[in-house]
Amino acid sequence: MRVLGIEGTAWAASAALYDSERDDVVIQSDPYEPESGGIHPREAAEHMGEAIPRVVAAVLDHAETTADDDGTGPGIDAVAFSRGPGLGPCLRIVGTAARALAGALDVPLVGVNHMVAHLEVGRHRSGFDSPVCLNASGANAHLLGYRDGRYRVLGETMDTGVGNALDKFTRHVGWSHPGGPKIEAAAEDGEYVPLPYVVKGMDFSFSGIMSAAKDRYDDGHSVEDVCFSLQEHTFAMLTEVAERALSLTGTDELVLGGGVGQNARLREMLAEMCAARGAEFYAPEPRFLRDNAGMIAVLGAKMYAAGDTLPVAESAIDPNFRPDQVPVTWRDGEEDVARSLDVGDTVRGAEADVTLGDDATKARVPKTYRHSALDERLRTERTVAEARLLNEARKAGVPTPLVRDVDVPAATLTMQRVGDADLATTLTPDRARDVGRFLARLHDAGVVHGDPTTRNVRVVDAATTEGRDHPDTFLIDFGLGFHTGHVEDHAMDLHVFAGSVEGTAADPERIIEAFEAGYAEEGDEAVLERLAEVRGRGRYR
Ligand SMILES: C[C@@H](O)[C@H](NC(=O)OP(=O)(O)OC[C@H]1O[C@@H](n2cnc3c(N)ncnc32)[C@H](O)[C@@H]1O)C(=O)O
Ligand SMILES: Nc1ncnc2c1ncn2[C@@H]1O[C@H](COP(=O)(O)OP(=O)(O)OP(=O)(O)O)[C@@H](O)[C@H]1O
Ligand SMILES: [Fe+2]
Repeated sequence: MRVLGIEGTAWAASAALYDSERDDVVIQSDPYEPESGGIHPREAAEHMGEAIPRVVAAVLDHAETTADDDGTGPGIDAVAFSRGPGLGPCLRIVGTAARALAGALDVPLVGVNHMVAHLEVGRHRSGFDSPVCLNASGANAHLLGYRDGRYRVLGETMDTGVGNALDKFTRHVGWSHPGGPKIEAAAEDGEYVPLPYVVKGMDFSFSGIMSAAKDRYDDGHSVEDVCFSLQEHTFAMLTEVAERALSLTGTDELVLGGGVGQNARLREMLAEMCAARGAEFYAPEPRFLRDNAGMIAVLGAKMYAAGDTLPVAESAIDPNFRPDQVPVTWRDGEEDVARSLDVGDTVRGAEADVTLGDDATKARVPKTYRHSALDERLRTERTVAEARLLNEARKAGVPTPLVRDVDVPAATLTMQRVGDADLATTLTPDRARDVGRFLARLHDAGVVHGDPTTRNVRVVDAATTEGRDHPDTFLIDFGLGFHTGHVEDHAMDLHVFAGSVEGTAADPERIIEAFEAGYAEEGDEAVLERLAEVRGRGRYR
């Protein structure tokens, strides 16, 4: 099968031919390079208007010279194009070109989600079955995992994409677009300066760190130092959430997608994290990481083979096309991301090793992928916060393990062992309701948990609870918790829990409904309203 792909969501006017029999991908790209500032949508669209016909013509030429010699033309079975997400004016040009070409060749049209293509090209080239995917691109940053016919967004940026965040800093210092590669080069000569670090469950935010970076530069820190530190912080955040996603889903395969994936330091951190937890890591070669039509053609071929084509009348573009809107027709009937939860006396979380005896001893082991100063800061801060907030939560009426001992220099906490299993393995609406009620109490006391996933709730086996009035649901792992009265922060806690349910549970709607009902019993209605808003925001942009 041979599929011609067209890409042009923002800066890369690109066409490609994917030949599935030979597993060969030929890509022709023509980048838009703004003379000053960032990407201007109108200029970018003008570029697409000129460059798309050129790259398509070049790929058609190639197709003709490599077609079977039976005189039937270029031997193309389908035309695939990026439907979104991306800049509307650019997408419209790509859509028009794709429709015209499919008509001229008299072949079906395939509408591809650009972010799913960033994922699928990695899955295709790695041969992995069901990896978690980290998309680190310009306008996006998120983690995807397959469950029940969709790619679920396990975590994502709460503001800008990672590349756009980096590009904003380089604009501030007067460098031309794109800034990512320049940051990578300058970082070679830089040293560590502390910056904010914001991870909430598997979501994360770049806005605070970017304004701090600009301030450091304006205050006289060398640009090399700020570039170095920007990489160390933003990439450690991405690596940490990727590790959380592997831990939550029980997956041992990670693939990388997106233009920022070309950065060697990011790849190094991800590879080191995966090696330390016995997971496999795959990053496609750079031509498949940055925006390119090769990935569109590769996914287009899978979709075409599954009969997933578009009538022209339904082929409108979608600038806000989210990856979880796509029915994954080409993996029909496949298993969800593998889940092999730990059993035994030592449990490996995403952050810590927990030894279970009469007590539970939680050691935040150093993470060698991150800069040692950052690593020490995070392990210390989180150990101290966890010990303090476990006690505060208990006082607020939330069942938590009793803290027996804290060793801050060793980042180790000894606490009561609670529950028989993680909620993730025994998720019921009743238990989700308990979690809702407990989070409401916690918030009422001015504390957020910070990472209330189904792996951070312990439950007592139903058989042992009958006739007892002890609590049978406990919250653990308060390391990302903090004090706050902000409705937005409280809503984020609920969002993290709902996200962890959606990423892993078979019947998420029923569970989330019970969870929200539990919260409504004891909590502030305004927080639930904000949750609906946060979820409606979808991608935060
Ligand atoms: C929707 C679509 O248009 C968008 N595409 C996109 O953002 O282009 P992409 O090629 O995936 O990524 C471009 C970004 O990747 C960054 N980048 C490129 N090389 C880099 C490097 N060596 N280090 C860090 N960032 C790099 C650039 O600075 C730029 O922000 C997306 O995927 O979000
Ligand atoms: N007090 C406890 N009693 C019983 N089991 C516990 C206790 N604390 C932790 N565990 C077990 O250890 C696992 C990891 O603990 P915890 O979540 O605190 O570590 P973590 O590394 O921060 O994990 P993650 O970041 O993946 O949520 C828990 O999911 C749970 O199974
Ligand atoms: Fe992209």
